[in-house]
Amino acid sequence: MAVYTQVSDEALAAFLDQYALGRPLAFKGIAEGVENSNYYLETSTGRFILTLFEKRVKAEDLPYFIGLKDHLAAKGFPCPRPVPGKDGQALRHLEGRPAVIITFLDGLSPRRPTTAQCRALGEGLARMHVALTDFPLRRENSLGPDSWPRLWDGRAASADALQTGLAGEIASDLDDIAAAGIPSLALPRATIHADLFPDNAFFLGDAFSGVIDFYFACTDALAYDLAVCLNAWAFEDSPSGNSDVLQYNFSKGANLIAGYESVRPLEAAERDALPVLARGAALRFFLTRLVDWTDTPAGALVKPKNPLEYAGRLAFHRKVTSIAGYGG
Ligand SMILES: Nc1ncnc2c1ncn2[C@@H]1O[C@H](COP(=O)(O)OP(=O)(O)OP(=O)(O)O)[C@@H](O)[C@H]1O
Ligand SMILES: N[C@@H](CCO)C(=O)O
Repeated sequence: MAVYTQVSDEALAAFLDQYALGRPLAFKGIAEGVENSNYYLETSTGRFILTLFEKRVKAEDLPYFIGLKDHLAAKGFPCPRPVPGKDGQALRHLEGRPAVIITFLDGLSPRRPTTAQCRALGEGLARMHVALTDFPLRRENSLGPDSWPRLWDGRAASADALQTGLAGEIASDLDDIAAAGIPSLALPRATIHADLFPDNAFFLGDAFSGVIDFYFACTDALAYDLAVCLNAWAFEDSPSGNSDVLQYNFSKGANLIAGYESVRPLEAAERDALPVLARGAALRFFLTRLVDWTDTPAGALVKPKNPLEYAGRLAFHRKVTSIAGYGG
């Protein structure tokens, strides 16, 4: 569970004294999530989330993440809003960690997204991109194509241990993707979420109600964000994560792309690049999962996610030659 840092009653009381949020009524650790410690906080003035940032989030990036949420919220895009203390500052420290209080967002994360939710997610993603086109801050994608060979270095044996012959396939993916030169493609680049999985999107029924968890957000190709979403929303895993039975749901993918294009039509270069971007996005999540899979000690609090789910997606992407293969 994702409560790495415990908050004592005294520390919480002293922390809340710095805000004008009224009396605390409830304070509970949240089990979901793997990166940071999150608590549900209810006070006499409303409901909030208290996040303590753990080791993978760099302190120098926090003003970027806070500014991004402020920018989106000011444009009316549904996302949590950072709550300032009495001194006007949203970013503070608690129990030795950087910490922030954000507003609570209503809605549920879909466990198995419907086709209608995929369409609504596509529209929401494009609305978010449009709202962020004039966001002035920049952040490099620390998990972009340049990082993938480094993540792979020394992991071939772990890949083959998961599935015989997988290491050779991943090495070919890396070569093909390097040859395509994603960073040099002439694609519109601005601020992207970069991790918009179903657990980071909220819905009320089939209506999109907002986005959380912007801690991988960065400046990169807008179409790469769509490629991440195709991977995360349009494939259907078997309960065991067995890549042999992974399916691309064409109808979900087609609706996701159509929803996106109903708000922001893709340029020709983005349509052409979608297969390599989707393959690259699958490789990124395969690699970070492989690193976590091999480096997480047995008995750790957090259960690492299965890299084979993304090996299955890579097998699909290798055969796709145009956006039509995704229903676009
Ligand atoms: N603003 C919010 N409103 C409502 N619930 C929230 C909010 N922020 C976070 N949560 C809840 O807390 C959980 C964990 O949050 P989050 O996904 O940000 O954690 P994380 O450890 O940083 O992320 P991850 O492991 O997904 O990278 C979410 O699944 C959600 O249930
Ligand atoms: N969304 C990532 C995990 C952390 O953001 C994954 O499923 O691998």
